[in-house]
Amino acid sequence: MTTVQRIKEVEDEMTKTQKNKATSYHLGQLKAKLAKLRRELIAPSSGGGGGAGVGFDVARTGIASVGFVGFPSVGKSTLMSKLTGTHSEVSEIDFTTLTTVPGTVKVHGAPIQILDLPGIIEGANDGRGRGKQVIAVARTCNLIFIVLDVLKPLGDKAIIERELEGFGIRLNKKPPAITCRKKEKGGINIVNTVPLTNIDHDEIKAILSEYRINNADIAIRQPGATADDLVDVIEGNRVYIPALYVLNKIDAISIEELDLLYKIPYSVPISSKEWLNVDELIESMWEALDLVRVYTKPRGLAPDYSQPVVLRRGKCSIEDFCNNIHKEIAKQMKYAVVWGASAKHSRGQKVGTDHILEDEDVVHISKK
Ligand SMILES: Nc1nc2c(ncn2[C@@H]2O[C@H](COP(=O)(O)OP(=O)(O)OP(=O)(O)O)[C@@H](O)[C@H]2O)c(=O)[nH]1
Ligand SMILES: [K+]
Ligand SMILES: [Mg+2]
Repeated sequence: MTTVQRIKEVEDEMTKTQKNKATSYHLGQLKAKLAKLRRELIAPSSGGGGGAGVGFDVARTGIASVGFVGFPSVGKSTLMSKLTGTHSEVSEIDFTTLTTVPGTVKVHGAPIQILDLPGIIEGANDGRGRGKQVIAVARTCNLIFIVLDVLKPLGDKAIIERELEGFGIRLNKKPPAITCRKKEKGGINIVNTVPLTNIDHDEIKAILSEYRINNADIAIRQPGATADDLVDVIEGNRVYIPALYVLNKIDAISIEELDLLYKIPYSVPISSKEWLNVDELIESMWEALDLVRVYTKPRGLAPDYSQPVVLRRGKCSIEDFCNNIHKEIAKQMKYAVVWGASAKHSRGQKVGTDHILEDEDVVHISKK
């Protein structure tokens, strides 16, 4: 039996099994089994390869990258070409784009790399079409645009989500607040600081046993934690990426239909062909990327607002700021003065290299 057939078998078994106290253990086992089978599918050893193929992995430029994922002919290349000014072939024929096509768009002074990708189809991560390579590129992006054609069934959204999830990508989600600390002995010890509403001890034990973990401290701080969350923590190779649903081709629908589309979370309805509502999409993209712009202020001069140093959230200390300008600056720095949201007071705060900056802060570096 192939891995895909075994996955199907486990999934069928899960659908047949009603969730209740008596079946918890069995369901836990099935969920862990499923995750292990999916891992086989992602791993390069399964044939077909899990990494990005030749021509799919492009040089990364800019401060962050946005990957376009969607079914064929939803308008990915139309959007990317117009957004970046880079040519990417457009046609009404499916699978026009055959490889990654990179372009750049500047938003609020920050160069953002846009990756137009080939269309994917259902079953992509089982190796159908170029889906695996496409999703492998998406896994490395800072933001994913899931592009949908509003004239096609909305069920396509769930299909794309499933394909990405099957590849270990978690969309618009934080890593679960669960820890699993393995020990030499002492058995399984479960501590929860929140009530366990979606998982019980039987399910936890079944999952751990499936992974041959016999001694461990499990701490659950995640409200509503599920068996899948625990499996994700144990598997460990998950990536948590923000996503926006780009609902394209709204030029072809009525206002009433458009109102319904606005109810979908994380979505932005646009028309790439007629260039409708693209400003909102760019603003949503900027917010989702969560970048930090920092302006430099030379001694005695006004801050330079024309060229911000753009940093990523989580990597935006004074040290990161210095390294972004020049390797040596952090070493030469005596202290820095910061104005803006991260500063304690408006007249400027004297700080050291580990101070964390906020978007639109102004910084002066005083050298030794
Ligand atoms: N009505 C309408 N048609 C659009 C829009 N955007 C793209 N199209 C049309 O949709 C078709 C497919 O566009 P592409 O940009 O090639 O789509 P794609 O998603 O890149 O397709 P693949 O590369 O084959 O996956 C073309 O005929 C476009 O002119 C839009 O906003 N409105
Ligand atoms: K096309
Ligand atoms: Mg295309």
